[in-house]
Amino acid sequence: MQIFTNITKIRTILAENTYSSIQKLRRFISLSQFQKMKFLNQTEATNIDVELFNVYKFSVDQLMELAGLSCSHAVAKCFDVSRILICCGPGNNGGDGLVCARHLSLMGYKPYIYYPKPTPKPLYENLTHQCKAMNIPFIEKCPEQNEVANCYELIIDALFGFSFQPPVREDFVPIMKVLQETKIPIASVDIPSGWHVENGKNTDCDIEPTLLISLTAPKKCAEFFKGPYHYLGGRFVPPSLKDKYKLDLPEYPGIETCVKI
Ligand SMILES: NC(=O)C1=CN([C@@H]2O[C@H](COP(=O)(O)OP(=O)(O)OC[C@H]3O[C@@H](n4cnc5c(N)ncnc54)[C@H](O)[C@@H]3O)[C@@H](O)[C@H]2O)[C@H](O)CC1
Ligand SMILES: [K+]
Repeated sequence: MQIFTNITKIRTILAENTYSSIQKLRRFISLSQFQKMKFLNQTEATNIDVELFNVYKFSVDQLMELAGLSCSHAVAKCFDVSRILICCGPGNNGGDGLVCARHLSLMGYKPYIYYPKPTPKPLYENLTHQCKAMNIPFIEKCPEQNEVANCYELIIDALFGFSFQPPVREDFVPIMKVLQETKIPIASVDIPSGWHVENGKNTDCDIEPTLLISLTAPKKCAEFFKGPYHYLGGRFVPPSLKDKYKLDLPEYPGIETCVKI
């Protein structure tokens, strides 16, 4: 039945035969895919994460490398920019940001990292060391709004992912304010930082990313994402895990590390 409804809708759009009808059609097709895709709540996202580590025996480093690499590829597909400010938080979302910075640098971009609360654990220390050894600059102070506007063309938001619990704590309020008020585009890793993982925007934190890269599978908050580019990354989900959680994910084309949703 759904398929007939969809065909009728597509016919109606095609009958308009204008440039905007083509845009409408593209949006409709991507929305149809959207409707059957599963959006994870916070518990499901955590359970999948735990299963990847405990049952499938992946290490964090492995998954983070693939997650960060896919983010760098999605950014390269969506933006024609050079100077990129990468804001990294204290958890694994921040780790994805550090990996992403390294790959962007290898791809010829100019990443700058703001990492206000470096986590004293070997995983993060090594990622930081790798970035420093590649001469990627670390910004010490939270940048002012005019500095952001003058110095960068894109912000990568790798502050918080699916373990975020609102409200934003004191230490991160200044950088969250920069993200909220900036006029330059934002690419968010996994979750737009500050958003509730399931309910989306909250009144304190209403950043509006241009690109969202959902990792493993989109979380519930992605249903509220209104930006033009939504990608799926983290091409590491074993088919049996995909089946267990009924993840109706789009197919990654060929050898791509990310796919547009
Ligand atoms: N399986 C996967 O898909 C993988 C995802 N990855 C990425 O990991 C994050 C989730 O990482 P996690 O370490 O669990 O948590 P977060 O990075 O989201 O944040 C935890 C960090 O933030 C602090 N924090 C929490 N709430 C607040 C707050 N209100 N204010 C300030 N600070 C806060 C908390 O104390 C922790 O320090 C996922 O989203 C993906 O991006 C992996 O890279 C690979 C596998
Ligand atoms: K984020």
